[in-house]
Amino acid sequence: MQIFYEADADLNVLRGKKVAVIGYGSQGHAQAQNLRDSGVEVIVGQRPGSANYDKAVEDGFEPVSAREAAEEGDVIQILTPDHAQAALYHQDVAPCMKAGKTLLFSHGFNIHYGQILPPANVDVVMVAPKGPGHLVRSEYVRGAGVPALYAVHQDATGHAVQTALAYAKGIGATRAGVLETTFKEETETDLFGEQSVLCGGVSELIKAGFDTLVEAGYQPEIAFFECMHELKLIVDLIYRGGLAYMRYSISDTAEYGDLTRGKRVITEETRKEMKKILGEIQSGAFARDWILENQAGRPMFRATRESEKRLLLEEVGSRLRAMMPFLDAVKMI
Ligand SMILES: NC(=O)C1=CN([C@@H]2O[C@H](COP(=O)(O)OP(=O)(O)OC[C@H]3O[C@@H](n4cnc5c(N)ncnc54)[C@H](OP(=O)(O)O)[C@@H]3O)[C@@H](O)[C@H]2O)C=CC1
Ligand SMILES: CC[C@](O)(C(C)=O)C(=O)O
Repeated sequence: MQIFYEADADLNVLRGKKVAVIGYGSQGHAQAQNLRDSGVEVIVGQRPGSANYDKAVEDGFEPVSAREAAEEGDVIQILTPDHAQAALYHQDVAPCMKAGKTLLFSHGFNIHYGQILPPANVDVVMVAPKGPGHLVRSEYVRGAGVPALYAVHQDATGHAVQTALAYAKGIGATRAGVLETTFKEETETDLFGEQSVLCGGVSELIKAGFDTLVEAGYQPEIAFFECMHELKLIVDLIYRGGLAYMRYSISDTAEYGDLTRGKRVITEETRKEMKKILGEIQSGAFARDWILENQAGRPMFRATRESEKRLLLEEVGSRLRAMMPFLDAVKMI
């Protein structure tokens, strides 16, 4: 597997071209600013009347409509949420798709599941940072980067790979390393990771641990520190040196508990369920579920999102975090 770094990508590929970044949310604000700081000409497409519009203005952009950005952009990066991309593409981007332009994504969902079908005379590529947008920006600012994957779905110009790598360099990803993938592989693995491990799996693991301790009569604050707060510190060790470094740093007692009890938490049943979840992603069943949920106005998504905000775990967590002023305060706009 080849890993592409700074020397493998040439920002000159984007010289004289305009990159339209449509959507100024988590990835949009990060990618647009990193590209601009890398010397790339950027135009931001962001609808007015929202905090993201105000932020784009605060950051020194003059946001225009998605249609205007798509008209002006030689490279058009769609960074609105996945469920909203197809409608936005059909209404504002498709009419501006001229031969030789590049259509870019940071996740393959809409191409892989056939919600967007670009014309054959444009390049269709993906540069997908393997990290949240706010880190894509903060890592870039501190001189580092978040690794990324790139993929080519269509190469009409013969230069699609060079464009993708130049874009990856512009957002700082080649500082950390860029790997080649396909739209299919990125989409399926990304959905699987966020559902089974990174977001779904971890959230449920934290809640199950917290509830077990609280239901047994322990103080919620102690349960919070044990099952949520310390998780970050443990993951930091894993991030830096793998499971081995985490096990090197923890006590032998903790390591023995890890090696002998962990498999009772993540059982064969859990592994079977993970395979089922992967199957639903591969068959398109999850994509259909998510698309229909959006078409219905997101009833389940909204209700569950609200009930999760009211969890005791979250209430205790926000109180305890407020007592640690050295933690960076987060602003959720
Ligand atoms: N979040 C992440 O860290 C990662 C995201 N990705 C991918 O990046 C892409 C963008 O995701 P993310 O940054 O999370 O998105 P966000 O939800 O953070 O971005 C929302 C942006 O899109 C705009 N928007 C929302 N709905 C519409 C609409 N119907 N029409 C026009 N504009 C709209 C919002 O404007 P307004 O403020 O007006 O609502 C806002 O600017 C997705 O493909 C995602 O899978 C990939 C890797 C990581
Ligand atoms: C883990 C969630 C993610 O896949 C990501 C930050 O990479 C996302 O789509 O937000």
